[in-house]
Amino acid sequence: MANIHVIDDESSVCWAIEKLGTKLGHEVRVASTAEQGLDLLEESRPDLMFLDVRLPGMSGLEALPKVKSIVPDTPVVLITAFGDLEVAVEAVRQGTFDYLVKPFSVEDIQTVIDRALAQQSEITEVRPATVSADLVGTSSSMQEVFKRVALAASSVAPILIQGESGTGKELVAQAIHRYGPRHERPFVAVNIASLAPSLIESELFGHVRGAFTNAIQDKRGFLQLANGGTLFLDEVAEIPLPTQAKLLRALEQREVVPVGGAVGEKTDFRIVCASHQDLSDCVKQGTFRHDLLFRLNTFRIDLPPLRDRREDVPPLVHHFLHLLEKEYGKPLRISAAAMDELQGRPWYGNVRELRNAIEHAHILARSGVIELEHLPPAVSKAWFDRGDDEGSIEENLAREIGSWTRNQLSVGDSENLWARFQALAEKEMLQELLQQCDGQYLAIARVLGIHRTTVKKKCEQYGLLSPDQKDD
Ligand SMILES: Nc1ncnc2c1ncn2[C@@H]1O[C@H](COP(=O)(O)OP(=O)(O)OP(=O)(O)O)[C@@H](O)[C@H]1O
Repeated sequence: MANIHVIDDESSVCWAIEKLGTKLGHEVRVASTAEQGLDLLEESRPDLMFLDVRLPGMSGLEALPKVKSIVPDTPVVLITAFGDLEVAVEAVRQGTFDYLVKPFSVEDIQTVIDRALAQQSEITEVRPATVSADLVGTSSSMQEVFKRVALAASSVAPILIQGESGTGKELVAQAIHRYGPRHERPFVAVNIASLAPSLIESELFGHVRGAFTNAIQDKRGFLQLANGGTLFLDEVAEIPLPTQAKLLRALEQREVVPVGGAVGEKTDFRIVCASHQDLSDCVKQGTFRHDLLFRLNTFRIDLPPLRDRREDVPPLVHHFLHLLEKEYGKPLRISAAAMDELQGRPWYGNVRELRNAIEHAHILARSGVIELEHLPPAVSKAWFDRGDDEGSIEENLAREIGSWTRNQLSVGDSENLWARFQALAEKEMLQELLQQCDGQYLAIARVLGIHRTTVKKKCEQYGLLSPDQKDD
């Protein structure tokens, strides 16, 4: 259950958010002025705040810095009317989480609540030790992984899990914790890549009041929260070098010194780290400390990519079908052709991509049987290789064309493939140009470098003639 504050002078807005928030199991408090909203912060610290920009008295934007100084970690969603948008964009730049433009729907409110609370839990999740760790796999390489998980669980040594994204590194970390002696203590999972680089040190080690602007009170870090239990650091290669030195010291001395503090606190946690990068390469490139790698790599578990253990695909598919059956209470099957297709795919996104594919197919398979045509197109390698780089518009377009082609072939629809592709692309382009060129065939012909008559013919062919066509 989360604590939500709504500051808006429009009672219908407060009512809508309060009603939905309460229905979702959250506690919602409302205030009609910024002044009252600030008073409310003295009474309770919200996990999420909705703040109207236009308020009688102090405006939402004036209140924002005050709110941030009291509850720096609370996501704030600004509520704006049309025309306030630029103000809102500026405010979002200043660190608000999101904004809602009036009028908005109940779905809009729910999406924002879900996103804001999910992001918070992603960063600060302290999960119960009873977390599920259903690792599925019958291949010999996964049997080897299970053996190593069992060995790791029985010790307290640091464990390093390496494998491509989506191979199940976090699931392995959960299993090590669940089967280990500390299973009744916290399992604290932190994805370093999801933290703002400037905050990594204080998130890990905590900070004392006054350590930096906005540090208005002492805050415990993940290393302290994991005391007695397991600390799982995912994407450990993302830790900046100075913080790596501090982490090494904490591991060696079993003592955590918060940012801005002088006195260390004794902590005792088991550390499990994961990375999709080869940490030895990171050491060679100078981005990871060799002494820290040496410390973390006491025992290593390598997770093989799914394409190297295709025999695991059917048991994984049945596992995910079973989970969906349990969730929806309806039997779910898969045709042999669809299973063959799944087993043949390269799965560059590994088990995560397979799971998504099954969930996608489940939505389409109304009869309860997943067939070939219900499967989404396979995701190309280039998509995973691009990392955080969004790629140029041309690269993205090329990837989409590749995906579309593969999809057509996988559902056995290769007839007139070229003509169908051409029609798709031409129609889309002409539609856009008709708008940009104000419906003038001649102007479109100049842009495209083709004859005006061809443009006209094509527009007719695709039914793109508009009644107010000026040209003809
Ligand atoms: N062997 C497995 N059995 C059952 N489910 C699995 C298995 N491996 C992965 N999964 C599922 O695949 C998804 C991705 O797994 P997980 O988050 O553990 O991968 P990861 O390697 O940590 O990925 P990333 O590096 O991107 O964080 C999850 O939904 C997980 O439950």
